[in-house]
Amino acid sequence: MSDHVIEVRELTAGHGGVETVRGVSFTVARGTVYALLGGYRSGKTTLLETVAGCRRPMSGTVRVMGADPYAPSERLPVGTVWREGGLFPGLTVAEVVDAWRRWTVNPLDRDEVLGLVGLDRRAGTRFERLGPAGLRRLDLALALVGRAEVLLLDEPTAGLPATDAHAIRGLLRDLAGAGVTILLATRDLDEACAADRVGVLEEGRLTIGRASGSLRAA
Ligand SMILES: Nc1ncnc2c1ncn2[C@@H]1O[C@H](COP(=O)(O)OP(=O)(O)OP(=O)(O)O)[C@@H](O)[C@H]1O
Repeated sequence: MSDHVIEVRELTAGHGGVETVRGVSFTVARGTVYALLGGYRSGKTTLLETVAGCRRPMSGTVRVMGADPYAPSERLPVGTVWREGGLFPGLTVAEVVDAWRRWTVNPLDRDEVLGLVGLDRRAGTRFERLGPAGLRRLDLALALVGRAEVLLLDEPTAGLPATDAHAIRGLLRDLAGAGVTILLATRDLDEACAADRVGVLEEGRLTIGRASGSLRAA
């Protein structure tokens, strides 16, 4: 397998035959954070959904760990966090993680996953009592339960106060340092600048950060 955990080549994707991502190419190396920076309706979510295997490419190819995510020959160790999560009401943080673990093949230990996201001391807290940053950490915990080696994150710090956003970005850096490959979509320049590489999406086209000459964070 190449060191590029995610490889997107000349990808065109969309909805009901309408192209909203057009001829996009980029790669993401193991243990790095790649930010797709784009404005409102630039195609970020469509692109993430296609990399996640939720959407079939209209043309071009997507490979995640060498496999086609739309028709993988085996389950890929990929965790995703979309903007709207969904959890069972009334459960503690530990119970939410345990519920997820029951539906996951070979899950991480509860304590291990809570430690990874910095929620180890909130295990007994009802998840509704977590603040926005705590909920984001819980989303990430659930994405990691299945031993994810790749994380796909749609606007991971959207709506968070600056200090919480900073903490979540630090957590993403730690996860990348531990070898997790992260592709995130964002409208936030600061978030993009915290990534190792940035691709700028405009009207579905990657205008900066093509596979051969991506930006590096300052
Ligand atoms: N389910 C859908 N059906 C039809 N068109 C869609 C659907 N989802 C998105 N689109 C269209 O695809 C285009 C790109 O939307 P997308 O959600 O991928 O962009 P985005 O950059 O994530 O936007 P935002 O930041 O506003 O969420 C938009 O024109 C949008 O209207």
